[in-house]
Amino acid sequence: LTMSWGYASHNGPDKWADNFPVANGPRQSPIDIVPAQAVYDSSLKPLNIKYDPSTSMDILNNGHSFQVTFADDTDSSSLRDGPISGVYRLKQFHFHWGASDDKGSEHTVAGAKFPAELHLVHWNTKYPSFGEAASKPDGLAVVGVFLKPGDANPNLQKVLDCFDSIKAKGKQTSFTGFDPACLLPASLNYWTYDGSLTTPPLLESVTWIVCKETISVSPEQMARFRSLLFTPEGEAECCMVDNYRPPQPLKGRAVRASFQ
Ligand SMILES: NS(=O)(=O)c1ccc(C(=O)NCc2cccc(O)c2)cc1
Ligand SMILES: [Zn+2]
Repeated sequence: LTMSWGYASHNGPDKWADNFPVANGPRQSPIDIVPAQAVYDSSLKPLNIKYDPSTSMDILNNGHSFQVTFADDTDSSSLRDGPISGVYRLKQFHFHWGASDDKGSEHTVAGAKFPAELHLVHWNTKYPSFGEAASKPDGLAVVGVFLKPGDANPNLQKVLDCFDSIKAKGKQTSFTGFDPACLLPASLNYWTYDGSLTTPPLLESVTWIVCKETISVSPEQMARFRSLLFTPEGEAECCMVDNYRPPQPLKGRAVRASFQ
């Protein structure tokens, strides 16, 4: 059986290059974003995000994170403008988080870590499918949002409320009528750079769009994230925490800012 990648010492980020040599490639993600070194680019457009709640379908524990999956057979939930050209359709969103509030995000900001990070994953409709787009340098666009400890987030709570049905790896339940735009911060100022998937297969196909503004999460809500399991029913329970890849070398890439 080929090794299944994970986040433990025996199969975690330091071991991924064994089976996925692109792990040491020129445009890997995440990175440490250093605001003072980001270049303001006045040609960057505002993000144009239009999501249709009727496209949300289900929520799944895939053993690495949990994800909410969207119907992507039409453009009704899509991303335009910003640093990208054309139309990118929303496929899914998921999170990465830590065992404690001092870690959990994938991107960092001048070395600062957040307790969690949201990823909204979109694929370029110039390609026939997500799978096709995922192998192209302009195939994917992921919007990242940092979660900052504070007041409970009522929009996030709708997602956390169904965790009892997806506690173990492989569990899935329907999740309809959810508008992920409610998880976005008020300001859509962003940093952008060319990167990769942050989990195997680590494909270098992602235009990263990381929001400067955070959304809030309460300590009780963070505890709910940490109640999920990496393991399937019937196996010794292993809490789903620290499912983040640390920052990777910038290797000369420019990070642009949509704001001054
Ligand atoms: N953390 S991330 O947003 O960079 C991320 C987003 C999506 C995926 C993903 O979809 N992985 C499965 C996959 C990858 C390539 C082709 C496929 O058909 C499926 C992985 C990481
Ligand atoms: Zn992610």
